[in-house]
Amino acid sequence: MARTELQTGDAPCELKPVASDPTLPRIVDFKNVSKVYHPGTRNEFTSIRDISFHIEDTPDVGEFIGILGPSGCGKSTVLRLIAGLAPHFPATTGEVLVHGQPVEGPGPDRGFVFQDYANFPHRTVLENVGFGLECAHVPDKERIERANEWIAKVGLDPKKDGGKYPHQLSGGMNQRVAIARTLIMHPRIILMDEPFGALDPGTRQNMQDLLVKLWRELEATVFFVTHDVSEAVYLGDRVFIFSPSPGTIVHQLAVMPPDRPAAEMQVEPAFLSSVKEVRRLLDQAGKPAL
Ligand SMILES: Nc1ncnc2c1ncn2[C@@H]1O[C@H](COP(=O)(O)OP(=O)(O)OP(=O)(O)O)[C@@H](O)[C@H]1O
Repeated sequence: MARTELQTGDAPCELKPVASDPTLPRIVDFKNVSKVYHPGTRNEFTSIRDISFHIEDTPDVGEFIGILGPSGCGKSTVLRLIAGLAPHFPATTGEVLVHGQPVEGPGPDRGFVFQDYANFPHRTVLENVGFGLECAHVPDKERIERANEWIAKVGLDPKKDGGKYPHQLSGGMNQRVAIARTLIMHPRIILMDEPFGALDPGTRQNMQDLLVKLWRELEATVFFVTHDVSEAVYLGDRVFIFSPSPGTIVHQLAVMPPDRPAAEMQVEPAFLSSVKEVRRLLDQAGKPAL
């Protein structure tokens, strides 16, 4: 991995290289992972190359990892390898471990939130949110109670919104449903692939605040792919910066945790200075070596 060169701007810059604690168990561990599509054919394509990183399983607090990089560098590939979702899964070479065990496919310990919501169109909000519990054969009364609780947790009204269908909801409301549908199952690892990419800036900041609140409550480890540098710096404890394809991680940075509302913190000089620095490192990562 390239050396992390940090520069300070006008205001104090709050970026640090990531420190690791070897005594803690690892919740996610990538060991020299590469993914090659159509190997041995003229369409052979290496999407990620030799990626190694690990995230510690910190007691009572999950880490939030923001992932930045140019289009097509393999960000989704990394998420889907953790989730065990084909065709990105399995890796061509290397090892992907979750809780110290090789990933063998999808599992309830890992929840995925996509950009396009992926709510079931013919199910109501209540039925969408309760879907995982239904699959787990949770009795009706408990399922409805827990689904209503999660509808409220994501800022929707169980009475007013519970009976609506996805086509009757705005983009932000649909993404709230998708988040509730995933988090109701209490996954230890939450994988989010540009979940707020289609939302307007105001809705996006509200969703960022909501996510921080739910993440703190669930104490889960979150991997969050975004093209928005401010979003990654605001939400992340740690930010990964990828090189262009074939993707590698060129920087891992520790950033300030989100301890104030998005609209407040994202205009502060120290925050803006960190964003400027991450943008510089991202631009630098995208340039070919001299
Ligand atoms: N099934 C596949 N067969 C061949 N190539 C693939 C396949 N799936 C993905 N790729 C390629 O792998 C590369 C990495 O894809 P990936 O979706 O992980 O990138 P990304 O960084 O998430 O991109 P974006 O930011 O545009 O969403 C891309 O060039 C993509 O075209």
